[in-house]
Amino acid sequence: MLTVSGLKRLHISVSFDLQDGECVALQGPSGVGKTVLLRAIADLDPNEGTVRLDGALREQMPAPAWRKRVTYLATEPGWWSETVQEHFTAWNDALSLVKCLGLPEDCGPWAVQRLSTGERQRLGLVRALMLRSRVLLLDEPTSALDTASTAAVESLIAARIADGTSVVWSTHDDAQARRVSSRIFAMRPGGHIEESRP
Ligand SMILES: Nc1ncnc2c1ncn2[C@@H]1O[C@H](COP(=O)(O)OP(=O)(O)OP(=O)(O)O)[C@@H](O)[C@H]1O
Repeated sequence: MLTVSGLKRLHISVSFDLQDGECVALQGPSGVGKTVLLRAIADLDPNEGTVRLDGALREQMPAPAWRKRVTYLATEPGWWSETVQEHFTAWNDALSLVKCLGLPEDCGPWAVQRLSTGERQRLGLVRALMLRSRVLLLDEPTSALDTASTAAVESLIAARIADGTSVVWSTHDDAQARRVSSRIFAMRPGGHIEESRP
């Protein structure tokens, strides 16, 4: 279980628990602070408060180890090498996910530069899924995708949730929030969240 207690970053002040195998949708107007919150949970920016995974404080482990367990996926994931496959430690192991998301199997040697926005978004998700994280913090993971690709992403994440992965899924799509989550966190301009059922 992920326990977030008194997490503060900029104007954000949030507490919640996330059970294993639970998906919460994070909603709220543009600029309200959804990305700020997700990045703070992953400890990517300075923040205050207590965050635990199964009771273990995140301070008890090195930041990279925490981020491997509690993984933030940006809307537009970053790339640092020339080709797609250079971003994977085991590209061949990623191929089933690549196919699942409707990407061509031979895209490994492709230059990242030639990828479309939606291809980059799906490959960024494959990278995150390869980590087998306990918690996925997904920041509008289907914002650049068509209906079929969105459905593929939702079904892949649903399988991970069924396997016990916990997810916070930021989305502007109300219908998607209702489809994927068992609770909805609406972020308010004051930086707190109000919980409801989909
Ligand atoms: N390092 C920072 N210093 C000061 N303000 C920041 C910083 N990072 C983000 N902000 C501000 O915090 C606010 C919330 O930004 P955030 O990216 O979390 O919004 P969001 O809810 O994810 O929006 P969107 O739906 O458009 O992605 C914005 O006004 C942004 O400018």
